[in-house]
Amino acid sequence: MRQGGLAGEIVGHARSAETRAAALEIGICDRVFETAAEAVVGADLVVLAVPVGAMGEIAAEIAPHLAAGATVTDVGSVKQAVIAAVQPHIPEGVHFIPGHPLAGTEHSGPRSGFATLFRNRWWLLTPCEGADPGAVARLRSLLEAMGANVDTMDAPHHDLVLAVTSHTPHLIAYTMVGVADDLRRVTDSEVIRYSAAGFRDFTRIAASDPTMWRDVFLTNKEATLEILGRFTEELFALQRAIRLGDGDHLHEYFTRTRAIRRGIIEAGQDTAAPDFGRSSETATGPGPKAKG
Ligand SMILES: NC(=O)c1ccc[n+]([C@@H]2O[C@H](COP(=O)([O-])OP(=O)(O)OC[C@H]3O[C@@H](n4cnc5c(N)ncnc54)[C@H](O)[C@@H]3O)[C@@H](O)[C@H]2O)c1
Ligand SMILES: O=C(O)C(=O)C[C@]1(C(=O)O)C=C[C@@H](O)C=C1
Repeated sequence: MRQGGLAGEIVGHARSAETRAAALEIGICDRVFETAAEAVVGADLVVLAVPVGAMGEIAAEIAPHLAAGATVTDVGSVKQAVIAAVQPHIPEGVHFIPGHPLAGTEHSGPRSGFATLFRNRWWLLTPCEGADPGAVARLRSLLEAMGANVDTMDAPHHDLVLAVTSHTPHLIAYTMVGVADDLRRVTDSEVIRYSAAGFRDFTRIAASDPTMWRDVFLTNKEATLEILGRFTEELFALQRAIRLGDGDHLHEYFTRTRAIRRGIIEAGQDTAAPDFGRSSETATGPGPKAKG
């Protein structure tokens, strides 16, 4: 937003003085406040960027201070739980449009952000029934001006899709790295030092913020358990094939998964942005002047 000159003024809040100072020092905020309540005064757009489990608390704190006509959005990785926690606090005349950028790294804090983070990445919006189309279009324009591809879908669908594409894979990475670490202790071998590229990618993912991911699994419980159940069944089938020496089963399975990857590349979709096969409305209207 800063680089594109998309906001008149960007105002921030963080709990620690160190984080607030960093935001000012690197120039992503014009002003910072000790409380979220002070930070939202007079803002056209408020962006909630805390762990999913903290969204309700922040919404309750800022609610009495929101300007009439303001838009509140969030960047939480889970949508149904955020809506349930935030929506009840949103005053009449303020627009709440939940969102989720499918972009990030294993790093946290203001110094981990970079201007191209959202370029050519999906940013999913899950507007609630009755959401103001003008407010949705304004937010969409802003996100597109930041380089994101915007799509809309309902929150339950979002949570199921993300359980497949992001949440369960993170849990698998956490588990695999944990297993390797246990093994290292047991055998005193060099599992980590000699790890191959695939495993190194797992260790990057497994270095992600523990609070953020604790909240993701606690709040997207049903979808994650559903996908984990299916995953476990497939894993048992492969485990059985290995035990029985059933090479045909293994070969067929790996052929199928390779075709999926090749199909993605041929369709030109080898970006971090999965195509959910959903159409979306056209962007209209000017982007809002943002604070938040
Ligand atoms: N990191 C990613 O890859 C990524 C990608 C997309 C969406 N998200 C979502 O974005 C949100 C923020 O994640 P991030 O990666 O920017 O994390 P971050 O750690 O960089 O920022 C989160 C901030 O929230 C603060 N915070 C934590 N608990 C709080 C509380 N109870 N009250 C007030 N402030 C609190 C932290 O101190 C920190 O300053 C999360 O909901 C996450 O699910 C993250
Ligand atoms: O590359 C990474 O570090 C990420 O995992 C980013 C990633 C994901 O793609 O799963 C993680 C969580 C989010 O909600 C969105 C993006």
